[in-house]
Amino acid sequence: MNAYASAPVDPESTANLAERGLRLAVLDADDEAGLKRWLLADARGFHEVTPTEGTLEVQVEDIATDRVTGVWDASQADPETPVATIRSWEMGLTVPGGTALGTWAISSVTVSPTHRRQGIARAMLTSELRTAQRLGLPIAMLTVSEATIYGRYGFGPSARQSSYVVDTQRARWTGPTPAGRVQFVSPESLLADGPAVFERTRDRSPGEVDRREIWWKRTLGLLPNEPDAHKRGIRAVRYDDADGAIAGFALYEIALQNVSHPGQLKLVDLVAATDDAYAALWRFVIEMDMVNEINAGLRSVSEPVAWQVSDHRAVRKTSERDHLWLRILDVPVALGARSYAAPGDYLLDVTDDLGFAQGRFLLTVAADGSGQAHPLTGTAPAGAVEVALSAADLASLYLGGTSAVDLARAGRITEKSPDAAVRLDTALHSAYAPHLSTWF
Ligand SMILES: CC(=O)SCCNC(=O)CCNC(=O)[C@H](O)C(C)(C)COP(=O)(O)OP(=O)(O)OC[C@H]1O[C@@H](n2cnc3c(N)ncnc32)[C@H](O)[C@@H]1OP(=O)(O)O
Repeated sequence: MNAYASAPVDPESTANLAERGLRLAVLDADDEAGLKRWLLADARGFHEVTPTEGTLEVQVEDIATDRVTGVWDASQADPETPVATIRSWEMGLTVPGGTALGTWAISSVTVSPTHRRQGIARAMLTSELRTAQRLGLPIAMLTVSEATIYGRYGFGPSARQSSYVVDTQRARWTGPTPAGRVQFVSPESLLADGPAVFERTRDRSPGEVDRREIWWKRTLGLLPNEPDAHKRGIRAVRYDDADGAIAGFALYEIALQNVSHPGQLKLVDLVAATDDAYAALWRFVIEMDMVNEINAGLRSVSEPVAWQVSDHRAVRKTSERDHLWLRILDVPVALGARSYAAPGDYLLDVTDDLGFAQGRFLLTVAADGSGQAHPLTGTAPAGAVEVALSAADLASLYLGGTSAVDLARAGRITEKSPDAAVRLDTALHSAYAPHLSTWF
């Protein structure tokens, strides 16, 4: 049994669900039949097509190292299939300053349509938060289907995602001319080379999380029983810098209209460890013949490419929305893990309906940008910046991409010292916009 799965099942939610004849349990990694039924329930919960046996086998292998939890109703015609699913594991989250902080990732939250709105999701989510706390993890995180579900559990939107359309007819390249070269490579080669390049981008990407092996295989079209790279028309290129070292890669698919040009290029992924690689790869796709439009999703809210073309309007942000939601469970550890942009004392009076982050915390930021936080029982030091806020809003501010001034103006943060929100923004600001390039 893996380390997460062997952590005890939360007694509070177990008792709560048992009162209604429901059983909360964690599946054993060796229970292949149980995991397959769990996966079928998960797919049904998300209204996905029923996975084939081959797909189930791949998925069982993927989730076997996770904590796979379900809720069973023995009174059902099919008592072996769970009526609710949830899955969790520890994953590195990059925080401002570049540390990859061990964080509790939660996914696959489904409740069968036959059992919805009876508090099952609440029981599962609160059990996950307590489990994460017991495992000593300071933050829980998820990517969400709807923005209405998780605020009540103290999660706040912390990194946003944007989609862009680039009009390549107007976007003449005016950015730097990189000294290295772009070349085609096989998707298989990126399975070997891509992860190390991605890791090199992490210190400039607060909000990024580890990419799982199955993510690479699926994105590269290398999973059995799913459309492969050739059927999907995936093209993979990599950028080698002037010294011949790989510094970035891009994946794209081109759809020609009426089997003729102009076509659309869907940018599936573009990962650049250096500004040089970023320029080279964007230039490569922008200058593609027979393409008049690039569609790029899951990108940062702030993309330098808009400053690398002759017509600023040729790079159009078509959407921006919440993507990564965080839930702070241990305020001192979470605040101590990231770096800050302004020294000083910051008193955060946090309210938390579920109790995890409740309290008054003093964050002291040193001249080098490192921070230390601890619960404060006495009075705040003279000159401290003081605010009162909810645990969810603290989570939204945590990665430095949400404006404390906006939250204060929205009536969500109470300023208890002069210009508190402006001063808090200055300290929390991240020079690199928080960004998560994947779903999990
Ligand atoms: C990280 C992820 O996996 S994101 C994916 C979330 N899952 C999905 O979208 C799949 C389809 N939906 C579902 O399976 C279910 O409807 C769930 C999981 C979203 C909710 O499950 P339920 O057991 O019905 O939720 P539960 O009864 O515990 O409700 C808890 C609260 O959330 C609210 N709520 C539940 N679903 C929604 C929703 N879709 N939108 C808004 N509020 C919701 C309830 O009204 C309730 O509010 P309250 O605390 O103020 O009373």
